[in-house]
Amino acid sequence: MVEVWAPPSRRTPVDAVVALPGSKSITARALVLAAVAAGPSRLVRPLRARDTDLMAAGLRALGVGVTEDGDDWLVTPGELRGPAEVDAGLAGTVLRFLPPVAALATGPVRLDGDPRLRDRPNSGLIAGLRDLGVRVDDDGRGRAPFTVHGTGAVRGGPVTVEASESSQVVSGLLLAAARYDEGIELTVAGSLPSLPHVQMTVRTLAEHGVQVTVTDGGWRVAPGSVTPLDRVVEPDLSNAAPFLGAALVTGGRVTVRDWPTDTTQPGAQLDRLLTAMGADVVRTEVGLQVTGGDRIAPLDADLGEVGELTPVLAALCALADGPSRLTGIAHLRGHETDRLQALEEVLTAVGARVEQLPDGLVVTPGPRRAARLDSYADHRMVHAAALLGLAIDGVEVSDPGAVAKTLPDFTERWARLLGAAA
Ligand SMILES: O=C(O)C1=C[C@@H](OP(=O)(O)O)[C@@H](O)[C@H](O)C1
Ligand SMILES: C=C(OP(=O)(O)O)C(=O)O
Repeated sequence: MVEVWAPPSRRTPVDAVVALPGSKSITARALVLAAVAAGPSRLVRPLRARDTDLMAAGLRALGVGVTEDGDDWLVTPGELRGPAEVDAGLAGTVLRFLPPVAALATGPVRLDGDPRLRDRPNSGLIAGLRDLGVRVDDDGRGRAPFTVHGTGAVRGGPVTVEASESSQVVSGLLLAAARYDEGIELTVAGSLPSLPHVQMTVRTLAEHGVQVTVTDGGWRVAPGSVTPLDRVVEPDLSNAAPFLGAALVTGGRVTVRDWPTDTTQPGAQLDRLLTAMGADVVRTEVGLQVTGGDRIAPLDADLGEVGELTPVLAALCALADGPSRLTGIAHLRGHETDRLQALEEVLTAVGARVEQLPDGLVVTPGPRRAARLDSYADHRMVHAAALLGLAIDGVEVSDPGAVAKTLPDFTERWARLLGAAA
């Protein structure tokens, strides 16, 4: 991958049909549940990217068999064991989903990852594990590296968790809980972002035969065995966002193939959000078709449920014909980078005016100008830069290889979208 990428600019309408690889979030859950199931499972069309490869490697380190069969993954549960080292890279899913599994292993499991991973918050997860009877050694700040001292069994039971910094705390505990002696009765203290992702967790558990019920303050998972399952992974709808956004920026038409009709992916809300920005959105026999008009309308939206869509939507806001207000996303400061800060820097560099709110951004478009942007090691900041580059000549982005996190061939796919050579 080049060190600096100059995304192509384009004034004429795109007209393309795009097929995308599997969902990162569904692949992660499917791997974890298959790993703690009562027999082997098959994943068809799993996402193969850095985050999901790290999840597979982490599970292997704990004694689980994850092997390739063509493009499928075969997952064969084994006795979970330490000592082990897990490299979470920059993956929140690995960082928050594997410690509750590691608690079931016999021996210590140490988690660490990229330098930025060490800034990502886990206090709620670590406190929750401790309340469930698990010993965890950390630096006292809830940051990686930390070590989970598995003893082969976890008591489980009632627990109240603070998850305002990441819904993955809740998902991680729910995913492993059927294997805890008492299951779990999880109460959420305070706010919870990314609710669709927790609903995805609940649905994936139910698909594996786990009994999950909604309670007044959270969820209860009954103790019991996890049924193995062969599953086809849906396309990643959050990674569809930049491609669909290209329809708005160029006044063109983009269809994403195989758009699921019933999904818990937050990307399903692109339908509503892009419509609010002036696009015409319809389902066709092929998938979801988005057609842009001659302007992009500003957006006033609470993105708390769909935080991972923010970089792409904020880039569209910088190209809209009025000021936008995006709220409910304070937790983005703990994502791959502080996304509110990164978006302020990037959008300001290309000419917008940006005000950071405690929980969001106000983006006011301004005279556009060329700029060299940083990726901040964040895949979705590269997606945002690609959209800005469509409309603004002279946009460049350094370290575009950050896209490897969830869509390693993003720049080639982008070139194909535009009908250009990579
Ligand atoms: O559970 C998941 O698969 C995810 C949950 C969300 O995390 P946060 O709640 O930390 O935003 C989301 O942003 C992330 O990309 C994936
Ligand atoms: C926030 C994200 O990732 P992670 O799973 O690492 O939290 C993301 O993909 O936008």
